[in-house]
Amino acid sequence: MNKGANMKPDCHLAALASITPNEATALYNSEQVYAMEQAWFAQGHDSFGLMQQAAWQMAQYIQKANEQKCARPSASINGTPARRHRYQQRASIWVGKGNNGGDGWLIAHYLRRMGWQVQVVTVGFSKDDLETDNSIIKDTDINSATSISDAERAKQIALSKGCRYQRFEEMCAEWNASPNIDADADASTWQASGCAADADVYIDAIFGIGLDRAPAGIYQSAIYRFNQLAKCYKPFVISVDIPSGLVAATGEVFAGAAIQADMTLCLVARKFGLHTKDGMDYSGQVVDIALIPYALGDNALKPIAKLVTSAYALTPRQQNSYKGSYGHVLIIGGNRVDGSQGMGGAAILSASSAMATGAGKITVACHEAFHAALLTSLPDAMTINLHDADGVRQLLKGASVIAIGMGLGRDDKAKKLFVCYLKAAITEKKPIVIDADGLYHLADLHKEHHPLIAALQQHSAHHSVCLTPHSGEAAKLLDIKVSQVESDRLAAIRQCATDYGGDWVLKGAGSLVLEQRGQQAQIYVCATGNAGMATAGMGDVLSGLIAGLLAQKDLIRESRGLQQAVLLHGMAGDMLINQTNKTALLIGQRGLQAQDMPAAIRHIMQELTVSDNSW
Ligand SMILES: NC(=O)C1=CN([C@@H]2O[C@H](COP(=O)(O)OP(=O)(O)OC[C@H]3O[C@@H](n4cnc5c(N)ncnc54)[C@H](OP(=O)(O)O)[C@@H]3O)[C@@H](O)[C@H]2O)[C@@H](O)CC1
Ligand SMILES: Nc1ncnc2c1ncn2[C@@H]1O[C@H](COP(=O)(O)OP(=O)(O)O)[C@@H](O)[C@H]1O
Repeated sequence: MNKGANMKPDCHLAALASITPNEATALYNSEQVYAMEQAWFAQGHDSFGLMQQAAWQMAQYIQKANEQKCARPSASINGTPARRHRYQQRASIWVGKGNNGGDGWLIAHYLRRMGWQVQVVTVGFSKDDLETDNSIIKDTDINSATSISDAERAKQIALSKGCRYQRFEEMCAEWNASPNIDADADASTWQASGCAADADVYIDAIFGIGLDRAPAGIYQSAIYRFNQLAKCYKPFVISVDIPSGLVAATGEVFAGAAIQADMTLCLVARKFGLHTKDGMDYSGQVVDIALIPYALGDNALKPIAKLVTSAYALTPRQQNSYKGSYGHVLIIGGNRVDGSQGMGGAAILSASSAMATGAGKITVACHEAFHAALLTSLPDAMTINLHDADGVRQLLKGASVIAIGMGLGRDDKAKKLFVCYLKAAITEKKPIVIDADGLYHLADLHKEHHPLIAALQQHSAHHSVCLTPHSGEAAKLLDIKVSQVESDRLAAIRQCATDYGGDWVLKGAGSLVLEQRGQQAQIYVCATGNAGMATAGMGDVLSGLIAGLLAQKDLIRESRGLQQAVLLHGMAGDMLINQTNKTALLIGQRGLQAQDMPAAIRHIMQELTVSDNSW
């Protein structure tokens, strides 16, 4: 798993190097891509011409990528060890029956013309399907035949030129292997048979954006076998348009049945699903094959999301400033229910992270039992008893931003505190960050039709309100199952914003961020962050980071936004695992702890600070 992981380290480096943000990449779903193609055809362009153009560009790219790999004997592309250059480059191209398969047939045809040894593996084709159609072949201008589909035409071109193929179904029989899936089956019998073969490049053209259900039967089997063989032979694995099995609109893979690519050659427009959820593990490096000018003119489709890879520059501080210039963050959390150990660490991590962003002052309203621990690890923070409602409300009046919920507890007493402090924050017109147990209480209030929900919505129209659920918390907020959130995270984050108002993060691999802009909501996919961050306390760090940035009014508005906070959080996590990181902070994915993050956040903040002061 995770061969390419969307080229995380490079992405991180790019982010650091580019302190003026690159234009965010627009992301689309399948329907939008089909609409772009239709608009193009409506202008008189030919659909088969587009397929030929796509396949020709891909064949050239594949040739170039493989040559580069062979030119660096000890190097690797996306972690795949390089292989020595052979006298004849070999490709195994797996094709399905749709247009994605059509692309595959034409790539086979073009690679053969470039001198490659090509083996096509067909999936779902009957023997009759693979008969050459003489009526078509007789037509010397095969491109002008109009009664057949583009995919059929592509297949006939490849077959008529003598392209070798094997039916996957027959391969299964030949290898005495069941087409039904045994995920643990040893691939050595397949390997030993020498049929589907050792090749320098494996190309996946089984399904493209037309996948509309979980692959089953022979299709599921082919996907598993493809991955197994790729594991044996270690070819460079390239997916055409999108890894087969990955859903373009959601980034979901059904039951692990998707091709694990080292590289995806993305056609027409960037697909949303390549960059979030399972897409992170299956797509590898994503390369755009530009085909049509989809983003030009008045008819440009609004992307469903934008991919954020680089951060805004942070302005240096003015010399003539003091701690009050950089805001006061009030963290409310870290409770201890009688008889339990409590969750003081959540508030401490959050405070420590807010401080690492450069916030001027931090006060933590937590259970008194944690004050000593807090001051030991963070002597720069101030403390107040979480249960001193009058004291906290008084303090809240002077705070620049409040972050509430981290380790607050879920009992009735905690809920009363939440209601009390949220009300006060709204009355005092404060920016608010709500996380963890705060979200749990918010969900309850929503169910009860509590007036605080409407008040929060109104408040969010004029003041920053950031809500930061993971999928479990989002499910509770929407009163649906976690699996429903997971199957369409985009829909879930939109629904959260509709029901509660405010700006949202839906945390996880390829975190989604929704920022309200007047009547419009903009959704971002965050390209930073890694699986090392899947440890307790990372969310607390994020809430502190968001609050810390919001508090610092000297920073430009864009660099204090939620999308930037999520980006910096991921950048800090990536820096800690990046093998090229030359600082003393390098840790690695396993064992990365939330408490490691503040040092990395400080480092990132410094890297992003533009300064023309030189000694
Ligand atoms: N001219 C153009 O527009 C260009 C298009 N281009 C290329 O076309 C690709 C999109 O092509 P596409 O629409 O034919 O979809 P694709 O994914 O190849 O096949 C889907 C077919 O498979 C089937 N099916 C679906 N799910 C299934 C399942 N789970 N299990 C089994 N079967 C399943 C379903 O058929 P059904 O069985 O439902 O009848 C459906 O018909 C795109 O990704 C790009 O590569 C480029 O060449 C640029 C120019
Ligand atoms: N696989 C991953 N890839 C990228 N980011 C991740 C991954 N796993 C976790 N994270 C990030 O780490 C943080 C975890 O937050 P959360 O689950 O709320 O932790 P906690 O509640 O323990 O503080 C989120 O910001 C999330 O996006």
